[in-house]
Amino acid sequence: MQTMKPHLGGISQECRDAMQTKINGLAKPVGGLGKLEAMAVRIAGIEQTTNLRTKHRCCLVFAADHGVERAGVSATPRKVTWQQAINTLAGHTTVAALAKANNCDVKVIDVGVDYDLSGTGVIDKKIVMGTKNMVNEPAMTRDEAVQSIRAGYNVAQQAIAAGNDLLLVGELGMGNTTPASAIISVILGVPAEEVVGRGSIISDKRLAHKTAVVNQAIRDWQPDATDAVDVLAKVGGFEIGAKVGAMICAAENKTPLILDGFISYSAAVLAERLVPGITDYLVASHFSREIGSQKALNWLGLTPLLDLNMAVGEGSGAVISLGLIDSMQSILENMNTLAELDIRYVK
Ligand SMILES: O=C(O)c1ccc[n+]([C@@H]2O[C@H](COP(=O)([O-])O)[C@@H](O)[C@H]2O)c1
Ligand SMILES: Cc1cc2nc[nH]c2cc1C
Repeated sequence: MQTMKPHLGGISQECRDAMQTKINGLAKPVGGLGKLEAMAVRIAGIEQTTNLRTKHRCCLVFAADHGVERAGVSATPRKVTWQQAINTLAGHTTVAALAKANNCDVKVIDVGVDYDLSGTGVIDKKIVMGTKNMVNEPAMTRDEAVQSIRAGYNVAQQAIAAGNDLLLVGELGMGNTTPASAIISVILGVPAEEVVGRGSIISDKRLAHKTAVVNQAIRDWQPDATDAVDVLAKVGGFEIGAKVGAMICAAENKTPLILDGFISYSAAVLAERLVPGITDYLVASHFSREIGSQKALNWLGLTPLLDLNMAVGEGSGAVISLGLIDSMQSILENMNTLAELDIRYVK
């Protein structure tokens, strides 16, 4: 990453139009494939071709711990972050199981896990052993925030250099729906009450406490909504910063990046603030169950392919959407055209 303000070449409107024409010419009712058509058009615009490249794909699972988890905002113990990092590489987590079913490579990257993962196969980009507790102090320094973005950028660059056509982003980070909600609250300028949800399932009492924690951190550290790095540093997380970096690298390389759930939305919101227009290079896979999801997606202008009422994270929803991408690829490669069958519509 040369600069935090990369110049993106832009989406090809010509390829978008050509893809829509190609789809309209297939032997099926015009527009009949609905969101699948919109997805293929989107990827064509990003990749600048009507021969979509989708075969080689890699899910980057960024893992980090959160100081704010110590404030009692999550139902899940912190150790799950490192345990599931290892279990993902062993093939036994949600994302790992789904990746097997969907022919997707998975990498786990430690950008701030509170555990020594050396020798486990997890890629070591550790910044520190987790963020600070935003109840007491900003989550990280500005320098650490930049480091996390650079780490994600560098890992994405390697994945693209290795020949991947599509990048997917997931995360492991117990407590991370708290920083994700805080980021979305600050950048969108909406009250915390509208975007703080139940994460990995918490009681009404804990939800009220979590909302108060987000409100307090925003009040105390005054993140500057016009400065994505400031927001990331004060109320963010390392895996969220790493996702931002991966998004920048993917966009620079005209590689579609498939978002997962709520934590991905928060990273996309930061990326859009940092690099206006970058959302054009992102594909929304599924609609997360977190209550702030609709607001974040509206702000980004994204419509997810799927709504499965999921809230796992890890990249799980992104990987499931590969089945739809493969389905569309098969349609494009195998179907007859209206011209071949000499079919003419009479409206
Ligand atoms: O992807 C989502 O939309 C999503 C929604 C709720 C929870 N999660 C996952 O659950 C963990 C965070 O939940 P919590 O309650 O600890 O903030 C973290 O590891 C996420 O990957 C993920
Ligand atoms: C086991 C477990 C795995 C997870 N992965 C993402 N969040 C999680 C929460 C739990 C509890």
